[in-house]
Amino acid sequence: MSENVQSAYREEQNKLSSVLEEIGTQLGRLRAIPVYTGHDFTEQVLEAGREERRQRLAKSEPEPYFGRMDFEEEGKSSIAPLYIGKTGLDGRDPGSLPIVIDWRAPVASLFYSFTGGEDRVEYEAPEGIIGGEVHLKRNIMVRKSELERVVDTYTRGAEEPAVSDEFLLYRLGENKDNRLRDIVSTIQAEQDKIIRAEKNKALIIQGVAGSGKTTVALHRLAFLLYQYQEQVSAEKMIIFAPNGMFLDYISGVLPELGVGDIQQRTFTDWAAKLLDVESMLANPAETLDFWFGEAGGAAPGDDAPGRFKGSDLFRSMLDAAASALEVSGAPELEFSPWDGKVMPYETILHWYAEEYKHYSAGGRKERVLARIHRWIEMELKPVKPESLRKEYKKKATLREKAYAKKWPDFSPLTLYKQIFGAVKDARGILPQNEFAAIPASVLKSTRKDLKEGRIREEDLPALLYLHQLLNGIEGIERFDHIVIDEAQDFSPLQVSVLDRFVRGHSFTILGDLSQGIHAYKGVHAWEEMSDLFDAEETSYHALTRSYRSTMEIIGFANVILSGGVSNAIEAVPVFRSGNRVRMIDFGTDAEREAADVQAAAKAITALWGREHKTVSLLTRTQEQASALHAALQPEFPELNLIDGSMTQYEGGLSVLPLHLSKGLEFDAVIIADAGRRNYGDSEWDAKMLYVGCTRALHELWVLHGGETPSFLQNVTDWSDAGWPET
Ligand SMILES: Nc1ncnc2c1ncn2[C@@H]1O[C@H](COP(=O)(O)OP(=O)(O)OP(=O)(O)O)[C@@H](O)[C@H]1O
Repeated sequence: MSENVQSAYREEQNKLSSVLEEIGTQLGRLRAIPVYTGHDFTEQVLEAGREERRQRLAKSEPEPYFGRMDFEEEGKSSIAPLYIGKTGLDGRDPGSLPIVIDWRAPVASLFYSFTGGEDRVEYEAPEGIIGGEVHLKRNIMVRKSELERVVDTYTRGAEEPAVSDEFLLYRLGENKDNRLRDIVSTIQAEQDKIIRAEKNKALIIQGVAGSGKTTVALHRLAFLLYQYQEQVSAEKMIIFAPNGMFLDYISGVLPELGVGDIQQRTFTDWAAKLLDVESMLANPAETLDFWFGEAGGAAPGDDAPGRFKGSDLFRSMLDAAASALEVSGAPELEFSPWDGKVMPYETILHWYAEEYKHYSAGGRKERVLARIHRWIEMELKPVKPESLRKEYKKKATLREKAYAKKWPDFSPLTLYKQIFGAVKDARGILPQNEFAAIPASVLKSTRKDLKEGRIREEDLPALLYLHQLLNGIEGIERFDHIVIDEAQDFSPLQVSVLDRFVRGHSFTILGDLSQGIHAYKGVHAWEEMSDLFDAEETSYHALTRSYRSTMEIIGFANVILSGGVSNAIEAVPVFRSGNRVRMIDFGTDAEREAADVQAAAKAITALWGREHKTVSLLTRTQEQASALHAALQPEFPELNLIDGSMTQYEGGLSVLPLHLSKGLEFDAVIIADAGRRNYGDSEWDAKMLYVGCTRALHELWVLHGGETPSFLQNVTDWSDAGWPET
């Protein structure tokens, strides 16, 4: 250890002792106050505040901060050492400077955005832009209240260059368990920009595999809650993610950041519940089996049901259908509650089309019928004698009911069924010519589904859209912010539906087009989404650096992209080197099925149980995963089989179809068979293998029976062929 390093270490040791002492004192004081359990409201609020501080202090004790930045603010003569932690620690006296600054505070942005140099720097504070000079940037690792590492990444005037990535590489080199983690100590400048971006915009983030999209989105939520605490609340934020297992995998990050109560759902769950159609929903696995069940199937086109039903063209058809229904809403009838008393059609139409025109069609119907009801009651009042009034009332009740039935029900499902011809448009009001462009196959399969009382995931956005058009969303609480993860699998219609449910277009939409393996329903270009917003309502960010995998793995994955996917953005790896990728041909003989299992077993033996905590075997289909699981389990009883219905991710050793691995990561990945029986040369096949390969942090082994698709034939810069020598 050099003298400088030693003295820095000593200095930080002393600082840590004093901070820990302060935490101990503050905690001791708070714990000495008896917990209030009475009914006085003010006392209850005070107690809640104390409890929150107790928890915060206890949480920060093992790791009170992770960084220090010495900043000389313009106009001030002193240099302030600012300590930055996951939570702030206030000084004991009111008005004193914070001892530790929350990572989300404006000044902490300097810690992330500063990458060296003697130039003036600035950050945006509520009181305006604040400028100054950085004198020191230091990473400090404290674990279990012990100082473990001190690394200076910048010292003003120092001759030696900074070692800016050392800390990051140290973190990236660690093995992963079954949970995504927070990255507060190593957030990179380009990620910080996204985290701190303004709230009322639809942020669209294209990030290569492993660029930290999911992680960044979760940190952004924590930031928004801190920065806009008066305007947003956690319960009114929602994360949409692809499946329950993925939600489980990411569920640890927010509590680590001190954030709770944010809703985490799949779009399907959320929409089906809102529409109350859960019981009609077909098992989503049917769709997955259809697209992924057949190995090497053809890539989907724009007439795939999901693509079509999420398109702008379909949206215009829905608009036309809803507006035809709305226009013809009031039945062309006068209403007569009893003989001799009439409410003319023209009056009813005037109410419906003019007076209530600002309400949705469903809302107007409700109001018109309520008004008619009130009118009947008024007209009944002067009727004498009593027996005649009773007779009129009875008649009026029956006629009122019959009249209400003449109105359309404005149910999105009924209209949807009419569009697809699954029920008759009895009044003949729908513009049938508008629907001529529905692809024949979509028309046929959807009509059959609807006739049999079944809807699919891909129908939900359209049904929700119709619901909004016909009934509005008054009374449904709007979100303060929506995160859409794996957004390349969302359709434009889904996003425009969600836009009505959020205040100020406040979205974080993140994804990677190169991982668009659900291309049968997702977008093919981000413009499909950004075009939904006015230019000033949206902003686009690209993340190209990949933090997950070693250079060798990223190099290998980039070959797949450049050979197999047009216009793909290649990932830039961080400088973390590991083993070369292994390409292992297990032959194409008649015993191939057996060889496949043997090869997988050999690869697992080589990788599992060593330093790796998570190892996964990725297959093309669910069926293959089940078959391999059955064959391998006697030898590896700890092997987990993962399927789409799971809501928990266990980690460890697993076998799963490649499409379910999306969003997850593993220390080591074994592609079970990348041979031609599973993958052709199509872009879709390349994307699938790209997703699979980029799940690996440290080791990637690609098994294949015989020849591979063409985009895997040029990988020798990054891989070795055959089994490693033992
Ligand atoms: N700044 C960082 N410091 C440390 N680790 C990071 C950083 N950014 C990302 N990572 C790590 O990189 C990995 C990938 O992150 P994440 O899963 O959020 O990426 P992603 O872009 O959503 O990936 P994908 O699209 O491939 O699923 C995680 O292990 C995460 O902890």
